[in-house]
Amino acid sequence: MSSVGATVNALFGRLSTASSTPLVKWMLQMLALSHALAPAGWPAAYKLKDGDRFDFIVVGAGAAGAALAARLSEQPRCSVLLLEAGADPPPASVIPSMFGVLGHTKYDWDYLAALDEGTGMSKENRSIFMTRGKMLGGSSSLNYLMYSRGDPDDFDEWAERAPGWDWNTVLHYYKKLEGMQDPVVMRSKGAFLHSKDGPVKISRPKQNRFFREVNERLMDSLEELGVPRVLENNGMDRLGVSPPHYFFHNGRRSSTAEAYLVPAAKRPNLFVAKNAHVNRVLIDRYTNQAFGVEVRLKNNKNIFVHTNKEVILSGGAINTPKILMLSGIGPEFELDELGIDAIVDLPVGKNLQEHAVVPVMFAGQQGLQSAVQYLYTAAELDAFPAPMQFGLFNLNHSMPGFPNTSRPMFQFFSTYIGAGASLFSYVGCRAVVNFEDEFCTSVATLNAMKDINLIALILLHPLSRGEVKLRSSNPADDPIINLGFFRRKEDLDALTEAYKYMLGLAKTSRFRQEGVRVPRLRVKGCDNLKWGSDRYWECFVRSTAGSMFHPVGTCPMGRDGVVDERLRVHGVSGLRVADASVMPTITSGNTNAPCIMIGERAADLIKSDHGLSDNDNT
Ligand SMILES: Cc1cc2nc3c(=O)[nH]c(=O)nc-3n(C[C@H](O)[C@H](O)[C@H](O)COP(=O)(O)OP(=O)(O)OC[C@H]3O[C@@H](n4cnc5c(N)ncnc54)[C@H](O)[C@@H]3O)c2cc1C
Repeated sequence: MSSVGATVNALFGRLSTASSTPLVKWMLQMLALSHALAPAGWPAAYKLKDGDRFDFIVVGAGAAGAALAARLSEQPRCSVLLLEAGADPPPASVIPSMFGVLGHTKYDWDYLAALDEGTGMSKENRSIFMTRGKMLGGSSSLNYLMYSRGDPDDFDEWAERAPGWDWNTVLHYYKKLEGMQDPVVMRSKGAFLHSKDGPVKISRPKQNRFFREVNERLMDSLEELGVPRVLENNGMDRLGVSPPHYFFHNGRRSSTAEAYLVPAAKRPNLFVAKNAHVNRVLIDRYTNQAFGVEVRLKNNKNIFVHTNKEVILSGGAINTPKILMLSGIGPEFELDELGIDAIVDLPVGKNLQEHAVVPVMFAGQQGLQSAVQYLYTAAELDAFPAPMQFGLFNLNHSMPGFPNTSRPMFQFFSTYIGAGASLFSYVGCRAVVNFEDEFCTSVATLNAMKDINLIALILLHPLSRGEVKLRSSNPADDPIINLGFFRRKEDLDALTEAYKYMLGLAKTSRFRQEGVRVPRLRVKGCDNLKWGSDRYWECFVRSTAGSMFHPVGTCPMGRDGVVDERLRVHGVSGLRVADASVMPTITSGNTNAPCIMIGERAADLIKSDHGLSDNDNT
């Protein structure tokens, strides 16, 4: 960080601990803004030349890739090239409250994902926005900031297919990455699960009185429903509800660009090339050895860059399989059809997993007094700009078809939108989650006079699988993505069951006292069914299910997968994958922290394999 940034940071930290008088609060807002606008100290752009040669080439400076490249470059004996298709994050990425504005801009790959017939009827063109960050930090620079590491059982399940990814091993990396700034957590009995010293700063900022009251009211109601309060969802007792922890601190987003690349910016052996789009990996057809990459520069010129040791793909769960397939690694018959010579026949792009999310809505009090929320929201530049609760729960451990484990089966985010916010709810409904006009109009009409309690309900462990395929052999074409929601009926049954459970909130005492009810919305494909019947809610779930922006698993670890447990692509030497695509199964929560953890562990595996480790325990 620049010295201006560092000074502002120190001042900000001191003020944050001061009492929250209106003047101090106002000063904090102004500092947040100036802080975000101050020179960030992003690494300078390296001017890439045809024929350049490096020890390691990392493709994609995202959640995993930025962490990986920075850690590799700690070893001064090796040169590391980090290739990123985007450039520096804008101030709107740095300011926490502006997380929602970067979708559909040049900072987003702006993909669309398809759904099968019979699902997604309330989505415009039955498709789903698949936002992906395109800048230093990747999706960690535009995501919704929620910090969630997953359940220990998730990783023990990974380890059955990929030894060395069990909970005890990955916990080491979670602690290595984590800079937990919440003193309550660090004083709790679960403090041993955390670290305050890692580069990724995590906090749970104090909320204003209005947000606190909303939180308390909703958490009381959830408790009455049977979802207990817990201290945090990354601690010892994870099942329950709590205010979330966030990837920000002192008014700045803690993306991996901020946490890893800024501190490494001046290293002479780290070269960061921006606006550098990797088309394919160069592989020797006789030896199956990866020896470099083809890169398209901003001026549309293609050049070749070479490696002495390895290429590591960290382009994320959509773009990494695309690059592999363009390089001749993927399902042979699909590559044949596109005229690409297959080098290795692997199930690249299959096994796509995503968290399906459905909106559970309650219409609350009438009255414009809640307009006060917007005054507060406008002032929360340096924080999450809405009241928010984060929850994990199970209905029972043995839902038909699902493995019997104690890990959470469902997640939810619960928030509150005050009456009179029709414009905001309509625009969000259309532009962020791609609902069609009729559905959004019914939400906006409701919101004109009524408060809305909105619960985003998520199925954590789908059995269904989607896929990523090439549209053509042209690297400039978007891939074809199908999320495959509800291909397995068990997923639909489980999410519908959870939906009906959540509707029970309307019967809790606080909701009843305030006359909260379940509203009728215009839901395409379901209006012919009896409103409120089981068949209606099942249809509602099929029609409204969207994406949490958590695609994973398209190049999974495992013998029958795409990479081995050291992340090496089967059948090719000098080529690894390190990002969301290597997850064999999706984790119990948001996926940013697991991706950073993958980047951290990948760095140790690679250092160890090349004799570059200081302490080798990999
Ligand atoms: C809108 C949104 C909200 C989200 N909210 C949350 C949240 O609240 N909490 C949470 O934990 N997770 C959240 N996530 C998910 C989380 O951010 C991702 O799972 C995670 O960041 C993925 O990490 P990755 O390293 O696999 O890929 P990414 O972080 O997406 O990084 C991939 C990088 O590779 C670059 N790249 C891709 N292709 C090429 C190419 N051909 N050449 C060069 N560079 C390339 C990209 O530009 C990008 O920088 C959200 C995601 C989105 C999009």
